[in-house]
Amino acid sequence: MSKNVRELALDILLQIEKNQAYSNLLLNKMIERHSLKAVDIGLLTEIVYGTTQRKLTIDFFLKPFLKKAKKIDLWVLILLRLSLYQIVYLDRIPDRAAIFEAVEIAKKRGHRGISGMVNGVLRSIQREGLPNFENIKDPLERLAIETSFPLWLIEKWAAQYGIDTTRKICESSLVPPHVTARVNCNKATVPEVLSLLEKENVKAKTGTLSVDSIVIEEGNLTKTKTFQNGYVTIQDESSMLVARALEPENDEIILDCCAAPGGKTTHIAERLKGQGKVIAVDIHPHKVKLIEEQVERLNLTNVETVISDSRELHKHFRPETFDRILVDAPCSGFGVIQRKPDIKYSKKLEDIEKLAEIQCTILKNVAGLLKKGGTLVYSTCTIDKDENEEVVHKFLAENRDFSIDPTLIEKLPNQLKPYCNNGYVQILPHYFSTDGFFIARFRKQV
Ligand SMILES: C[S@@+](CC[C@H](N)C(=O)[O-])C[C@H]1O[C@@H](n2cnc3c(N)ncnc32)[C@H](O)[C@@H]1O
Repeated sequence: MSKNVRELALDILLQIEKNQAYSNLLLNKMIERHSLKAVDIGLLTEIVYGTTQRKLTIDFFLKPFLKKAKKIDLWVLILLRLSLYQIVYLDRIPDRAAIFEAVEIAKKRGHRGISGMVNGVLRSIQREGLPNFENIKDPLERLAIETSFPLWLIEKWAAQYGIDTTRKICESSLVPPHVTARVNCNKATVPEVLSLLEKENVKAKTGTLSVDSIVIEEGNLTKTKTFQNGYVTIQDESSMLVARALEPENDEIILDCCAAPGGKTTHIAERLKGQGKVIAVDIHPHKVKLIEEQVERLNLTNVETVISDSRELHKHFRPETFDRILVDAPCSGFGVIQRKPDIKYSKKLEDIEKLAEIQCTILKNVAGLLKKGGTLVYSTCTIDKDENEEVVHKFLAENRDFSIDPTLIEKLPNQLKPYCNNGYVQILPHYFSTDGFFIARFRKQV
């Protein structure tokens, strides 16, 4: 029996809740399997992302109306969440349509009692209105509920950035993200790519932060010949700044330690204009394949892939082999919550501690592979200081032959100057509506 958009949304949200996969991967799989129409893809994406983004807020709204209900099944709770999401946040869907669909799904999946309960809860909310955030007295707790972030994370960021900035970080993650892409400037200019895309019915404009970036306004980029023929690569604007910070030149040999799926590897290789070599390492074989696919699509000849734990690379390469090294480390990903909302619920404090340890070990173990006078760049797509500034301080304290490189500021766009702190920069997602990113540049003593 074929399923409608809301039933598919329920299936996906159920799998996310059971920690079976990330929302973006599940969504893509489901869209392909059910060959949905564009309008249904839009609605499915909106319901899955929106319900996930607002989960804790919606649970706060539901709580008083579920007091009388006995223990409810997880699928029923999720059905209520996604229906309430439509009622509260999607203006174009009439409340009665959202309630009708919810009741129909409840009938189909459960029994009369359940559909009656779903109907009763949603209609009571409609009648009585939503609970008020003002009733939550503690400001951090209120912020956590209003923006749907776990309290421990709000408390951690409030201690690191203050409550006002924390609010901006959290609120910016609730806005739907846009797709951005990097133009392969060896093949065409940004205006040329914009006009190629226009001919393929994709509307795009130039980006605001990175000179070689475009922002997609309408259409599916990956289906175009322009994409398939290697003129563009999907990448966030802040992520594009990392290759600039590394500044690869001429025939240099570059090590990219945590390279999959290859966004920065391919950017570095493009900037080398076919010269030199990028050794792209990743620990997961299936992810190394993703780098190879991108290298092939972009027709790059100066990339070599290696499957390895980067903490072990000092056993495989001679000391002082590389001119430049990039450590784009595994991290909590709190800078990309806008794209991967489930991260904010699945990552725990212990994960941050473990990740910081891995980040420090990778940096320490690859440091010896850099030539004297060489450049090391450390980057993450997170905003937590324990994985960023703290890792930088620890690395510098333990590696006296390295210093932070204040020239980083010259490599980056002018808009970033206020945020550059003597060799490193923390981009928060609300500054430029990009992913949150951290970039530090080090120089090894001659
Ligand atoms: C932030 S992602 C890298 C993104 C990539 N640089 C890009 O621009 O497309 C981190 C990567 O590190 C890899 N990784 C995790 N632990 C690793 C380790 N110990 N050694 C090498 N790679 C590792 C993960 O598989 C993941 O692909």
